Amino acid sequence: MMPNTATPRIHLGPHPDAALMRGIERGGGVLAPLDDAEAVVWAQGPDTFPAQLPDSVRWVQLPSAGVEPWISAGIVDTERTWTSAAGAYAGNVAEHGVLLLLAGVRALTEQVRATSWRKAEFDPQVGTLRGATVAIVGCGGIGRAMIPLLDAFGARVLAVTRSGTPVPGAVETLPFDRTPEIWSRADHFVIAAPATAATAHIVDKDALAQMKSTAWIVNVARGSLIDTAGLVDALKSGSIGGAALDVTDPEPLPDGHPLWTLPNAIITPHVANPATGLTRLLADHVASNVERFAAGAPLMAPIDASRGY
Ligand SMILES: NC(=O)c1ccc[n+]([C@@H]2O[C@H](COP(=O)([O-])OP(=O)(O)OC[C@H]3O[C@@H](n4cnc5c(N)ncnc54)[C@H](O)[C@@H]3O)[C@@H](O)[C@H]2O)c1
Repeated sequence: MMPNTATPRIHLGPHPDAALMRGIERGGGVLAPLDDAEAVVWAQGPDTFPAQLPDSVRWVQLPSAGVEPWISAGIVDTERTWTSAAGAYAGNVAEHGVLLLLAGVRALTEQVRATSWRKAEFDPQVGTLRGATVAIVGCGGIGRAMIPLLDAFGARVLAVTRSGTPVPGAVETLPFDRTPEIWSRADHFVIAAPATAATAHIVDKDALAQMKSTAWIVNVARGSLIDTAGLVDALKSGSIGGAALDVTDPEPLPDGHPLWTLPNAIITPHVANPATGLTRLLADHVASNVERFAAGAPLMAPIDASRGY
């Protein structure tokens, strides 16, 4: 990236936010109106985004890690650099992902709902992560943050990334086109890849059919990565152990949907990265990127609309 002014002029929209203002200042930037801005930090979804940006805007920072609505709305152009918040919320989401996996593997859901002492029934259902192989599909910021947590429980990580470049701490890293190999190899699965054309229904009926009958699937990415109808069938038949989903398709998951009542399904309503504290995490990401922008250095989490994230 070309060197920019030492004190970049940043438009923060659509509303002022104290944490983000401090993040911009920490990165060495100053707040500016849109028509005088070199960069935009946007803190809301695409619906309220300005229809036109002035030519002076050379970089836009979006607030979410998943940017598929921005790409499908045609907002991400090739005139300027766009960055997402990929990685910014990784610690939070990783913590939630491990919680969901443990809750599934240790058969927590039914036990905490029980209103009588059903030890003989529950005891044989309790599994362990110790010695298990957990495949992380899309082992980026979230997946990498999960590796030391899973390691602490004695689990091994089999990573899948787009390129297959080895992920530190994973026993093996496979490129995207070798994903089919993992379904029969791993004991459990964490889905943490972006929602793109390449990842839509990456967990389909075929994948589900190859999984072990004790396998749990955790989805902390986006609902579109799993074929929901196929998953419901697999959960009903017991061909897999269960699914713990922070994201669903459709989302919000409608009242009365089978996933709400299946005993081997756990649903959390997209809270892996809760609103509380979100702007503080985004502000750290913004501060680093403003500093990099001022120095003309490569920005973190650049979006490539052609690859879909
Ligand atoms: N549940 C939540 O609250 C929440 C919060 C943050 C992010 N997310 C979702 O999680 C996704 C990942 O977030 P992140 O911060 O880890 O992003 P990231 O960009 O750091 O990581 C994405 C990873 O996916 C891999 N990948 C890309 N295409 C792939 C493919 N076709 N097959 C396999 N792997 C592929 C990349 O190589 C990378 O390792 C986001 O896109 C977002 O949709 C959800």
